[in-house]
Amino acid sequence: ARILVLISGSGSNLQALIDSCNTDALPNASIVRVISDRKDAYGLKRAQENNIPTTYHGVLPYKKKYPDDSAEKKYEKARVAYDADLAQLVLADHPDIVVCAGFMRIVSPAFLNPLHESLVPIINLHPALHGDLVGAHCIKRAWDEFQAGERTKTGVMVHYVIAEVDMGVPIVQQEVGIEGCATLEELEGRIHGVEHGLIVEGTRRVVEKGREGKIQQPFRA
Ligand SMILES: N[C@@H]1O[C@H](COP(=O)(O)O)[C@@H](O)[C@H]1O
Repeated sequence: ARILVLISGSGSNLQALIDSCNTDALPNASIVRVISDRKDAYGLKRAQENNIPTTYHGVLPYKKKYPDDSAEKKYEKARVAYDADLAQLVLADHPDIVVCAGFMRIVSPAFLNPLHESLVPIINLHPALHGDLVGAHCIKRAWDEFQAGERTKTGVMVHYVIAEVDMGVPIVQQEVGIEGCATLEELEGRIHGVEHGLIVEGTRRVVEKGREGKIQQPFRA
């Protein structure tokens, strides 16, 4: 299977995928490209060290494209144009699956529709359970609620990506207890440990579904 990975940061989950390719955890699979929206993403170095082609697809040139529009219009036009080009970049590699591994952009239908129409599944890793904590800073928010005595556990999920942030169908999830963590850093370490296993398992399940010709829309809960 041809895997394309989108990243924004250090890439420890990308590394888990790199290390699992062609093992029993992820048989007959290779990463065909890593694309980052950040030039300084350490994940790009990890890919280059493993001879995986990389692409930096930055948003700045798009923001400069619409000088006469209001800030709001400029933002929306730049986002749609960025996403439409990202979709073409991705499809040019004919991936069997697209994996968002710490890709911190909220993608729009301009990106999702071309992939959905081509039946290329796109999945995302999220450090919370489905429908629990949505959006950014979920580990910190779970930690704050734990300290306020409002929760004892959180989790990790791999889910299909749709326009509604973190709401696509979960592929695999795992609960993570918070008790016993003395600091936020300890909880982050526990979550990242679970993530590295789940990103590989989630990718394997969808690749297998693809091999059985079972990829179909809608990718919605
Ligand atoms: N969306 C979140 O961003 C982090 C990326 O970590 P890394 O894979 O870049 O190390 C992960 O915790 C992921 O859940």
